[in-house]
Amino acid sequence: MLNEKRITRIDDVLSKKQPDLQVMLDNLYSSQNLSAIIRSADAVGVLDVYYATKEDASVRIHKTITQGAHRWTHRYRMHNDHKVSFIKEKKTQGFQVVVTHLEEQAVSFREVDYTKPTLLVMGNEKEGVSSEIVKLADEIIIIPMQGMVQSLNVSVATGLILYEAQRQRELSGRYNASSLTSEKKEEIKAAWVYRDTIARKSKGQIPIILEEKIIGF
Ligand SMILES: C[S@@+](CC[C@H](N)C(=O)[O-])C[C@H]1O[C@@H](n2cnc3c(N)ncnc32)[C@H](O)[C@@H]1O
Repeated sequence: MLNEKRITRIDDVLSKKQPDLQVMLDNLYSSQNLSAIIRSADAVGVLDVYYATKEDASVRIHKTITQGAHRWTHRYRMHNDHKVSFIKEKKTQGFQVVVTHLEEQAVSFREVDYTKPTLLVMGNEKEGVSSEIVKLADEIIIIPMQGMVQSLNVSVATGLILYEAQRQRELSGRYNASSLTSEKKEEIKAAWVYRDTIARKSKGQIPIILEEKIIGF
């Protein structure tokens, strides 16, 4: 069993989770970037991280990069054929789809209202975000760049945007009251306590892939 301090910590973390701030990584191929993004996501209270890879392949997690954050966020690997319907579904659920795309018409990332339910979409090093997803964007954003290089590493860019979202949400008091329903919170807590207990007994040797859910395969 976990001690009371650990359980209180899980309760606190769940109270601050922002289920309506979600991240999707399109065309992902770097396991290091996925791991770094998961760590930043956990830091601002993101619960759900979705990703699709070019070859529909699984991407490994680096525990040395996540420092355990992969255990306190939910990770979903999505088939490429499912991407467009996934985005449309999020829109139907009331999410604004905020897509990073390095184009002239893009607005600065600070101009978006992230207190609204938001799906933030990030791309990869070569292709960025797929054009079929850019077409579905409610907002196209860019982080202003003043140097010789045109773009940031995707995990750095994700961290900057998520911290703008965190700033806005903190100002509007979104971390003061739990956004998860009490049923959902209890459900996640039970799963996390169970998994944490097993992880401690097995000295963290739970296969990381089991912690990932699959969509559309
Ligand atoms: C290296 S960039 C992609 C460059 C790609 N050639 C393009 O034109 O989209 C990788 C990803 O990091 C994010 N990114 C990097 N720099 C960014 C910036 N200045 N503004 C917004 N997103 C950025 C975006 O998600 C982007 O798809």
